[in-house]
Amino acid sequence: MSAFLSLRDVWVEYGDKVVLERINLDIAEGAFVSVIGPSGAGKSSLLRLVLGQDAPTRGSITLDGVPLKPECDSNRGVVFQRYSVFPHLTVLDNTVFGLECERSRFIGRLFGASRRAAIAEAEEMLQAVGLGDSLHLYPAQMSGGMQQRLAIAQALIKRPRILLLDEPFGALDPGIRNDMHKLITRLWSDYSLTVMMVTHDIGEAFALGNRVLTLDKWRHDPHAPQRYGATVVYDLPLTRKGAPAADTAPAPHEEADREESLSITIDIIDNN
Ligand SMILES: Nc1ncnc2c1ncn2[C@@H]1O[C@H](COP(=O)(O)OP(=O)(O)OP(=O)(O)O)[C@@H](O)[C@H]1O
Repeated sequence: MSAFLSLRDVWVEYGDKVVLERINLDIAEGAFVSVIGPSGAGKSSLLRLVLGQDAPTRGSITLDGVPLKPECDSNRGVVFQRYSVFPHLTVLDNTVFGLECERSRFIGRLFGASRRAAIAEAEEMLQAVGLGDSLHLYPAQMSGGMQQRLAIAQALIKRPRILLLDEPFGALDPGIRNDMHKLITRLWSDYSLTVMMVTHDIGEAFALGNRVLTLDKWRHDPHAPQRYGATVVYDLPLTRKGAPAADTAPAPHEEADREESLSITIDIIDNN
């Protein structure tokens, strides 16, 4: 069976600077993949490739066996660390707007029965993210956690198959982060999503993901630091009670036992 999302010998280069090299990944549908690694390793660059915001310099990316177009589409939704909501629109209008743009590409507005259907869908989604009582608030009237719930609703309203999260909870207080972890875990299951999440928080990576990828450089040239890029140095499938193991591509260090891999991963993060 071919992988849902597949990256083959993918490289990202800016001029003579190699950011990512030799990325080979097969991601199963329904996986929750956490991506960790030192600052500047190229985690967001990897996410941008899957989003279609950037194209690889070399290599290929396929979704369901079909080459991924280097443009954003409704297969992929994204939530960034900074709130990406429109300040002049209410919670409900922020969410309906995504559907209007998708369903009425030229004027960006829906009318009559189509608009009523879009509003009903948005209300259901806002209920699902815990904003059912806040439909008429503006973003400035909401906490950071509420704004991030809204950003998640905006991403999910278009029913993406892949949800991309770039440090989505990095700006939130620990208590709120906990609530958001529960929310995203529930949505992952309820909406049968495939999730890729970049995080600096190793605890979050292991708590939420059923597969954890570490990006880092294998090789360094002290005289030309730009010469080598980062790649997947560890690829750890995780199992949880009641959850199936993630379906992973062969890890570069399959022979290393899981505990050793884990402690090395933690060292990489600690050293940066
Ligand atoms: N448009 C660009 N032009 C040149 N270099 C770029 C560009 N975009 C990213 N880079 C470089 O690519 C490298 C990887 O950046 P990226 O943001 O993907 O890393 P990251 O692992 O997500 O970092 P952080 O954890 O700090 O957010 C960085 O050195 C960055 O300066």
